[in-house]
Amino acid sequence: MEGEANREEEEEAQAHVDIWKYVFGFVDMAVVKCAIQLGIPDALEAHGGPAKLSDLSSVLRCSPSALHRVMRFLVHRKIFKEAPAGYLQTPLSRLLLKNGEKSLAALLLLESSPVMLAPWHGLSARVLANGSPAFESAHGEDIWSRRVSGPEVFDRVESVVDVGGGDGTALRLLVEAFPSIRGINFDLPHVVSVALDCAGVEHVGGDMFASVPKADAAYLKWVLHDWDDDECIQILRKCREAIPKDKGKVIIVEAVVEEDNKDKLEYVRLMLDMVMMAHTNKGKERTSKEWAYVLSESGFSRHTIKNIKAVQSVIEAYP
Ligand SMILES: C[S@@+](CC[C@H](N)C(=O)[O-])C[C@H]1O[C@@H](n2cnc3c(N)ncnc32)[C@H](O)[C@@H]1O
Repeated sequence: MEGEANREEEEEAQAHVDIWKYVFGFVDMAVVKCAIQLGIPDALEAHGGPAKLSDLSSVLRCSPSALHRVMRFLVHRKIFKEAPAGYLQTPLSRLLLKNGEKSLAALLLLESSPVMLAPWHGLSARVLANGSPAFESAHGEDIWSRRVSGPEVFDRVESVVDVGGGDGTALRLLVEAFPSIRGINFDLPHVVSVALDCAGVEHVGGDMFASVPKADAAYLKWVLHDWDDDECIQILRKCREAIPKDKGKVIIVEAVVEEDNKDKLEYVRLMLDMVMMAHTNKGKERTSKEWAYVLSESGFSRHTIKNIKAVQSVIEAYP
């Protein structure tokens, strides 16, 4: 009995601490955004070793006392480290470099922009029966009108169409790694019209619901989660029509959520699912069962799901 009472007391005390995470949950994102905008990770990288507050504030042209408070917060959150000789980078802050290879700085700046934050205020309205899409309610149009790997996956593939490839960055990296592959970056006309030229990559504008350019493999990263099952099936059928029956495949890079997944990244996948609810009309993250449903309804005979120890898995589907 006494043990039970103690546990309840501890839970009560913990609740009084935890609740603040929700009251000020946005602060982590806002301060990390501030660090990226000021270029703190980049300045530390350029400095090469521990940097004193005075060095950092003069390079970044910041008020030393304000920068000290920002750094105190970010050191506490383990974004940076502090040693007697000065501030240091961590693996986390390297992911915030403006031009780092694996940097998530651009994604963080996008997700923390006023355009992307506004729909979150309409999340509860979206959940109501007949609720209205949060992004459209906030902006009067959907996100697309607005639109501001494992190497073995590409074995024996001579051409790849990146469906919803955006500015073509993924294909550029793929073609640089595998110069024998011909890349077709396929996206809405107004998106490809501003994509940068790149040797080995042809930009094609169009609508993936109408048709997809022909290639050995169709690649879709972070595209299908924007759409509901019927829409996914329409897109996937167009992809199946675009690839050869004998050796073609569709490569999907997306999260696979599972109810009982203890993996540390499951929290990120579930957050992404909430992002889909706020930013798209009917998008969602899918379980392996839901992926199996949309793929078989699209006419694929079989598929595999590869866990690549990342937020996303690689799904390969065969005609
Ligand atoms: C979340 S982005 C993914 C971009 C890229 N694959 C990546 O991983 O960074 C989804 C892309 O789908 C494109 N898209 C939306 N509707 C489309 C359509 N009907 N036809 C072709 N592309 C479309 C958008 O313009 C956007 O570039």
